[in-house]
Amino acid sequence: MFQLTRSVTWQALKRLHEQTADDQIRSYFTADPQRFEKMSLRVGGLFLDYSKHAISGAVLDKLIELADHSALVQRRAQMFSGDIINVTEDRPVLHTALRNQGEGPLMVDGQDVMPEIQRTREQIRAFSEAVRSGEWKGYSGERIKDVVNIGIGGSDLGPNMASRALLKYRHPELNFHFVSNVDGAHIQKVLKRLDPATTLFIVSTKTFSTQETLLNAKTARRWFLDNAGEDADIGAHFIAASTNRQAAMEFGIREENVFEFWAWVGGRYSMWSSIGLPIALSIGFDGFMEMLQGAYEMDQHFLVAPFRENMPVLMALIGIWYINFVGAETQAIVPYDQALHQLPSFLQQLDMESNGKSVDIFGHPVDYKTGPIVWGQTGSNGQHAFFQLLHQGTRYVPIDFIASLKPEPGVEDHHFALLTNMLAQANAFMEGSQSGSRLDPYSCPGNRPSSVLLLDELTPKNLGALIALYEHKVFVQGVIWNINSFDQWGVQLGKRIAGEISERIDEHSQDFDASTQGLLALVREHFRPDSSAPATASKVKRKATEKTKR
Ligand SMILES: O=P(O)(O)OC[C@H]1O[C@](O)(CO)[C@@H](O)[C@@H]1O
Repeated sequence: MFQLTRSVTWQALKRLHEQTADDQIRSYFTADPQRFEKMSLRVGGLFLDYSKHAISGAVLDKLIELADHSALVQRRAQMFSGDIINVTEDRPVLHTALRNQGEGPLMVDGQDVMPEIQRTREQIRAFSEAVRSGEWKGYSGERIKDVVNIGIGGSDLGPNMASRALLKYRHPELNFHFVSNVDGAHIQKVLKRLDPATTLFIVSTKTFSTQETLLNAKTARRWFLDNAGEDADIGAHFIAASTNRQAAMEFGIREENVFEFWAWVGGRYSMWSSIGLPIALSIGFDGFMEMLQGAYEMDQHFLVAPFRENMPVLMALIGIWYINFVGAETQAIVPYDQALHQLPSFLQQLDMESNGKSVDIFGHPVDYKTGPIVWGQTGSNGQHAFFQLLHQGTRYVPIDFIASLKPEPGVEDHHFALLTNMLAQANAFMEGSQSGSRLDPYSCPGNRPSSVLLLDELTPKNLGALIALYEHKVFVQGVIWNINSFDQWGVQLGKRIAGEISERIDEHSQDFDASTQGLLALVREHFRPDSSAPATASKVKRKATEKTKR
């Protein structure tokens, strides 16, 4: 059986790490004045500089060889053609079909899926235009002013991140809100500011069974009925994006207002589907299609570019070098763009839920590290928070800097400062401070790696390309590690146990560990035994007093 870590290429990479561990990144530039030109590339409106990495020419050659010897060509073709590559869930993985602009058919289970995709796109177009034009009316005849997306994980992070990133394209008379947390404070805070007569709720949930989303949706419906309309009016104010049409209709959503998508769209890959409705409502259907077009162009690049000139493949290989050979545990994402402030959270789910796996596709434990801890926040804020540790701490953290070049009118000076700060940081991480000895507390060692990813402008199209780039990066890493990037059994476990615990709130169950039972007993004191409804304030207070007395 093939064992990745025993392969000749893997072993050669290990040796190369030993040989180059003391190299200074800056010395690679001295040795090769063309390094920047050689280690940078453009795809559409995206430019990647990956020259400031601890990667010599020989290391890059071997990393490319690692990709060549992997199943990447085959698995990439399988993904795009709808083969079942999500083996544990027995599904194809076809988010690329959602942005497909090609003419040909795409067969899944002997059926061309493109006509249904086109139909749903058309439904999104008609609906978004009706809401944006004011033709869609609430129960009292007024137009919609506020849109609340209720969803969590992939049913929140993608549309949330993209709507915020593209805020400058937003319809001037529509406001967007995203409710995800099961903490009632989240929805209460949003509802407090809204008028039910002019609010539209999108219940975004692939399964229509996620506890957080259902609870928030029920609270929203109760609020709507308490403050405004009747049952018959729900249809004008609640729509759904879901694969579970039946459950959505049982909730009270009109059949024609259930925006379909399919089991072969993974939650964290779903912003291209009807889960992207808030984006279409915000920036318009044409803008939504531009985003799909950008992603499609990145798909085409990923499909045809040789590995050495393939942006997602290169980013994946760079990550593999740090994770598997240098020993980095984390990957920082630092957008120097306030509009991209949700990008680190989005990429966190995309990467960690996809590649947070420790068995291969055959269920055998792997003997190498897989997905990194992905984290980050916007620059320049991060400079005044965690950059100190990155400069002088004991951890080794590769960084992706991301920015868009085109300044916003009226704040050009801010944009110039933003970009120069980013370039200064990338330079400082590599160069360090030259003065002083290694023991000098003032000196920064440098030799810390980073990529710089520049968007010509933060447009829907470039955002689409950026997200597709990271999706494919994660995919390539998953293929090389031979793991299934498309299931999430750990998350399912948490969902199941949450259900079990809440069902047994009134039982003195011995089924849980002693710590969970002890904590559950404390929780139980605040809830009526016959339901999960909270105890009255006085009862809670009395219990608390009794407890203090004991
Ligand atoms: O869209 P649903 O079915 O409500 O699930 C929400 C999220 O939960 C997960 O299953 C786990 O976080 C995600 O993959 C998904 O995006």
